[in-house]
Amino acid sequence: MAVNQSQLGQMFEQVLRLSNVDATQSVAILKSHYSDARTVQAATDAALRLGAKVYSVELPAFNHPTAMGNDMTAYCGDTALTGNIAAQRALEAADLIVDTMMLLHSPEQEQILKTGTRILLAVEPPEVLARMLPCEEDKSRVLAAAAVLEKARMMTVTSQAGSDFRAPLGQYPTVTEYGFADEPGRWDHWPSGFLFTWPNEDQAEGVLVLEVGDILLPFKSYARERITLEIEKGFVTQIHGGFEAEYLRDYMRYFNDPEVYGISHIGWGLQPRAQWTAMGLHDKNDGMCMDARAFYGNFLFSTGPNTEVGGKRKTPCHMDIALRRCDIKVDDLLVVAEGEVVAPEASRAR
Ligand SMILES: O=c1ccc(O)c[nH]1
Ligand SMILES: [Fe+2]
Repeated sequence: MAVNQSQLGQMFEQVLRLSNVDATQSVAILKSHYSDARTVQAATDAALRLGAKVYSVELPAFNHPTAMGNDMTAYCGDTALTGNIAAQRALEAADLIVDTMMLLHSPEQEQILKTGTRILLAVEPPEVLARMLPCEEDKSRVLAAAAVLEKARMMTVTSQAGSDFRAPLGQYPTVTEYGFADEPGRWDHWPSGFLFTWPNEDQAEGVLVLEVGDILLPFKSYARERITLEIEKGFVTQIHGGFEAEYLRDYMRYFNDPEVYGISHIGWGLQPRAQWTAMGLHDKNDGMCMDARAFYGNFLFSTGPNTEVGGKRKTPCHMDIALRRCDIKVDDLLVVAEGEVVAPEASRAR
């Protein structure tokens, strides 16, 4: 199926309105040659219809010679903006940036946000954007869960498959993603609908078992056999299993950087319109597969960089791994039971 340009424009108008775009605002459309032209046009037209002053910043694409695949989340840190001070100043001048080229996990993104500029990332295919069009209810559900997570001192994750993981919390903030950038200095991602934080440095411990069907990004693969990760002092120390484990080990070893094994953001999915099955219906180059990150009741954990919250790991290798059917506890509150969101009540989809 395909979204027509008029529908896409109307959706952007709704999301930019939720992002507080109006005639008092300036909106920068950040793009590169690989941006989706339909998205760039729809964002531009919608911002103009809302009365904003609109401009584009086009950056020549950046490729790191060791990066593999086309998923922009695979290789983090350096981007087309790195070192381009003039372009960064032009972007910092905006009230809102619609990012259609991907600054995520870059130090420059944090520098821009610190000036009060808002950033909305939109790089998924228009049809995925349409299926997960953000609404106020997404925000209220995610914020209800964040109210619990930001006070927590411990996250524990267990599962029938054998996961038994503990992450002391408190050193790092809670991050929410609900699909629109409505507060000064806020970054958000359309589509999304989940929340996360980071374990205290060097303190995550235990075992995470990827069961058949769990998702590995940026591989965009469903695990077809179990992979067992042993975690000690915040780092993955062993990766056990068959072919899938060997593939993961080989991929991470390729970066020749011990920091790739650090545990990065950890949290859970709250988007009922995201589907575990969706990745199987898309080509690997269609987008970054936000369905996998956001599907309702997942446990999403990641490895690698944590610079975006002032952490010391600026490693380029970033794995996002989504597990089904876990029990997730935040301090003593069970928030997800075998992959079903159970608390807080206000975070549950109607
Ligand atoms: O929305 C996102 C996308 C990727 C990621 O690593 C975090 N959040
Ligand atoms: Fe991630």
